[in-house]
Amino acid sequence: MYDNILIRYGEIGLKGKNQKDFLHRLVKNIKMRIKGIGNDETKVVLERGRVFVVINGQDPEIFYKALGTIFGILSFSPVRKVGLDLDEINKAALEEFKSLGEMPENFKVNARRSFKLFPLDSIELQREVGHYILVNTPGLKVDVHNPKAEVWVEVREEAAYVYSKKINGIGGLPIGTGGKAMLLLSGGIDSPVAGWMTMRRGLEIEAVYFHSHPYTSEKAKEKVLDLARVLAEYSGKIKVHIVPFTQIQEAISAKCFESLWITIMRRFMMRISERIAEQQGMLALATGESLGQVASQTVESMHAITGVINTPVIRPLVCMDKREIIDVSEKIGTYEISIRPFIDCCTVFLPKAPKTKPKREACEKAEKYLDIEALVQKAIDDTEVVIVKKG
Ligand SMILES: Nc1ncnc2c1ncn2[C@@H]1O[C@H](COP(=O)(O)OP(=O)(O)OP(=O)(O)O)[C@@H](O)[C@H]1O
Repeated sequence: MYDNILIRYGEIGLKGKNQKDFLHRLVKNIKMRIKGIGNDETKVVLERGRVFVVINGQDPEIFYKALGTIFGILSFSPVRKVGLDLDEINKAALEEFKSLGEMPENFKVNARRSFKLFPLDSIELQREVGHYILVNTPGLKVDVHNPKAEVWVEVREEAAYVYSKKINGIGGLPIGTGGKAMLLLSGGIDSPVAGWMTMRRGLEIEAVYFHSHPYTSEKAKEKVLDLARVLAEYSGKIKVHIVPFTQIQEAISAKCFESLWITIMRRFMMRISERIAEQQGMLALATGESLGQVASQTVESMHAITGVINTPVIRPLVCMDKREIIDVSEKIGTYEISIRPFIDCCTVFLPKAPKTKPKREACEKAEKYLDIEALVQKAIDDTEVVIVKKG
């Protein structure tokens, strides 16, 4: 029977003076994410160096999925909490060992003592607890180098904790500790990964999607909302701004050089995203751009595209290989949705020979034939907002 789930938070431990803020945010996020999972007595408690979810004997596994999707958690373990008494520790360790199921041929005990007034040091504690398990389990051996099973004992000021399982979390920093960014979310493989990586560094995100109805179907929009739903598994919810983009694309294709269509389109995406981000109090944009991947992802193109905004653009994938990006998308659960066939707004107005090294000045010249302000404002006025929540 487990009393608590012990949570290790890794990188937050390296923070200096503002560590407290990071921890309080982590606790807040855990509380929010496990709400409704356990019974009314479930609590989240912050102790020195650790966070505990007090579960009082509930099945710990019901919390695993939520804890495995919270940024800031390095790993977690279901633990038995006992008093600072060797007898109690021994009994809990034996019980924990027996709960492993089929008896392993050998094992090892690891002990850690952060409460220095406990009479045994960690080596002595390992020996004592190991001995107790051995004499109560006929046929069992110790192997400290290559153990088939391990039991951990952690002696802290308030209690001792005994466990045998360590489940990996997703690391990173708690969402909300790094401010907010507006993610440009398309239906492809890259931008959902960029959103996940941005959240992993502690940023809260909203998403903006440029929809080219009737050239792109309702299915394309649904696909983007499904991707946002997967991202919401990590954040609780995501606000998606769906911007009608058709009028802008038609104006560009009617009035600008074909080779600049993509760059000018992207400049509009940046202008509109920045404007919506400002309205939402956000100080950054995030995209799934990766250098060299397609014609519009060269440094010249990035230079021309970001020339119309003053907001920093976070590009978490900028130097990643496609294979690495796909690996992350498989891991986080967006890949299967991203590969669903659909028509992207950029493929509808795809020039035969897009410029790979567009110049800012050429774009500015071409855009003189467009009423930029009216087009941007109309698209923002007609934007639809959808809030997607975790399933
Ligand atoms: N329709 C759209 N709505 C919102 N953002 C978009 C849209 N199309 C492109 N973007 C943004 O521009 C970035 C670059 O898009 P591009 O189509 O050049 O690259 P990509 O490698 O196909 O990206 P992705 O796989 O994310 O679609 C995307 O990662 C995304 O952030």
